[in-house]
Amino acid sequence: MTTVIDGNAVASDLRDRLTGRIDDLATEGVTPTLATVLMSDDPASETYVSMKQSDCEEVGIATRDVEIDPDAPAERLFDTLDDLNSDPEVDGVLVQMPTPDQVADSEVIRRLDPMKDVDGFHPENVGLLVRGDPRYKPCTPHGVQHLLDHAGVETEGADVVIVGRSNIVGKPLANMLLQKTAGGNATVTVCHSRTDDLAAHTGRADIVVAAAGVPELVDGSMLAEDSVVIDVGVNRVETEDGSTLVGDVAFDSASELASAITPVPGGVGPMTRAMLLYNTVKAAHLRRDLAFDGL
Ligand SMILES: Nc1nc(=O)c2c([nH]1)NC[C@@H]1CN(c3ccc(C(=O)N[C@@H](CCC(=O)O)C(=O)O)cc3)C=[N+]21
Repeated sequence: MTTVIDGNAVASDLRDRLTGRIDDLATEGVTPTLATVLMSDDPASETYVSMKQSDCEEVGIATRDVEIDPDAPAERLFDTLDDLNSDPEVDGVLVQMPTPDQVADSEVIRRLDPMKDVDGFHPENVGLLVRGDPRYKPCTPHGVQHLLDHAGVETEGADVVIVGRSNIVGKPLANMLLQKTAGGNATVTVCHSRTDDLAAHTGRADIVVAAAGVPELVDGSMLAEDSVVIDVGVNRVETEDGSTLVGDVAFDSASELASAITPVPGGVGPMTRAMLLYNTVKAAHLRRDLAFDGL
């Protein structure tokens, strides 16, 4: 039997527990606040930002909604970040990626106050994570780790193959799964577009995480029986009547072999958004020297 891991349900459970922590903060007169910064007119980016805003509203996180003309000079965005950095009420800042060509992502990330970097992309936060002392775990890898834990999948000693080496998923997730902590202690292989024989790697993995951004790259023929398959892909693919969301895993063939698998949509995506809320609540604690031991 294949278990389909319900990311919406796990995310909803996480939001409920976060609401409790936010209520506790309210008794101290604190309302966690997230600023979203959108410098794009891409409809998908607009949709994602509005989903993040409504998630915040649901759990009681206040929001600032900043929109910048995508044709504006990079300085406009940097000035905005300086303002948000120095605003004592703002706990977290999310700059929706990708930013326009005239804005270098790496400069954006470094401009942000690391204490407000709820994406966990700032070099200081990346360094802390790699050192095994994470401040803000990046939202998607954190969501993957939480889903594995929730599904009762043991990572200790497991052979994990990650397909994809991005700074937002593959690289941080590999580091997290390596750590000498719960949810870690795995043997991690990171594959990518130049890997010689991808199927040879995925085919001997206990856990496969597909995060390459290639629709249906991983199918059943590339998997070992009873492996756990986590699909991080969110590829919008055009169809005859509009468009549809497709993962990096061919779900039907993969689910014939997998013991557990995440769907797209309804798998990792909702968890990514829930972890943004988690990091914002954590930021509200850390910035006030309040203890936050997780949920
Ligand atoms: N600074 C920054 N931080 C991000 O975390 C970030 C970003 N930029 N840029 C774009 C990517 C993409 N991303 C997603 C989050 C949730 C879903 C999600 O909730 N997906 C739903 C479906 C949504 C739909 O129907 O379109 C699901 O999979 O069930 C998808 C994609 C966050 N990103």
